[in-house]
Amino acid sequence: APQIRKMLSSGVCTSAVQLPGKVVVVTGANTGIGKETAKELAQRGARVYLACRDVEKGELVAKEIQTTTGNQQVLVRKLDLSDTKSIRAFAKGFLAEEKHLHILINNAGVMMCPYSKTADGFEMHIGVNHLGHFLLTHLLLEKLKESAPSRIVNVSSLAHHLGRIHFHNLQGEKFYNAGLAYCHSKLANILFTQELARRLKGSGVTTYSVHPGTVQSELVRHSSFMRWMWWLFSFFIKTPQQGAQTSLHCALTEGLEILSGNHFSDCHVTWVSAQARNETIARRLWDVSCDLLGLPMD
Ligand SMILES: NC(=O)C1=CN([C@@H]2O[C@H](COP(=O)(O)OP(=O)(O)OC[C@H]3O[C@@H](n4cnc5c(N)ncnc54)[C@H](OP(=O)(O)O)[C@@H]3O)[C@@H](O)[C@H]2O)C=CC1
Ligand SMILES: CC1=C(/C=C/C(C)=C/C=C/C(C)=C/C=O)C(C)(C)CCC1
Repeated sequence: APQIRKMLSSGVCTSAVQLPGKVVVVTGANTGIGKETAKELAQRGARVYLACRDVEKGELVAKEIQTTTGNQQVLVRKLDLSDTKSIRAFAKGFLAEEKHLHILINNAGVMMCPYSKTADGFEMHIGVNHLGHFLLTHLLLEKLKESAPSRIVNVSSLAHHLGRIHFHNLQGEKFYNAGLAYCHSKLANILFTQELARRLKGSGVTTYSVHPGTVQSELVRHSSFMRWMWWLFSFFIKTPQQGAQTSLHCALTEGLEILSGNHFSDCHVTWVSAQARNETIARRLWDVSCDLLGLPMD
């Protein structure tokens, strides 16, 4: 089993880049892939903000990272991506206390939750996974530009292959399937990354989307079938530390700027679905997202 797991979990971030003086935000950093990503960035000397909806869980993890890495600059701030007020409050606080932002890792995510809505009435998957991160990125973009060279990593999924952007049913009100809702939101992550890359050309800010692999984590919490699958095959799927490698590769590896907008898996550029390469859909999703969030369509 360890050999098979090793085979299935290829892709290791080999960058030796150190991060003293650099500032990083990781969303959903209190567990799973986000926690391991934050730990490695702290190990390399960055000041790391754990942006978590549960501050108590975040504080426990911050202590653990401080102890294991010896880096005391690991800070927890409240961020609930299912509430635009919380996102705005996080951004306001961050912009007031930090002069720079060098790396933003949009990692948090929900999968297969029963039909529910965010505080602002968005369907939960599209609301948290796409719109929440879309708003957060917009609010932090000037800071990222001022701190260039800087990077944005959007954690998407192989599951985007099953995704479609149904503009007439973006909030799942006409029909809803929890599995597909997740896939749609992960497709939105890739479309956002590509459109963002086009708009940021020449700014010194680059962006990448990532499939972390199939990873042992709490993501399957809403589906007993998925929990059972993950348990049954637990010897073969990636550990969270292995799952963090592609996010780390995109955040750290030197010379990656030329690949801005690309999708990565196992630390390599990988192909995406035809939908995910459609510039018209990407532009329309951008405009619709701005409209829903009350952002100017620039
Ligand atoms: N695990 C896998 O096999 C795969 C994972 N991914 C992606 O990787 C990313 C990380 O997932 P993973 O580590 O596996 O899953 P986990 O469930 O272990 O971690 C998800 C994180 O997101 C946070 N989160 C959920 N909802 C919100 C919210 N409303 N506001 C703020 N934070 C929130 C969770 O916080 P809390 O603990 O409070 O719930 C948690 O910290 C996700 O984007 C996922 O889609 C992609 C492909 C495969
Ligand atoms: C079929 C199969 C597997 C593959 C599961 C996959 C490919 C899951 C993908 C999940 C994603 C992409 C989730 C989040 O985004 C396992 C569990 C390895 C074990 C062997 C049987």
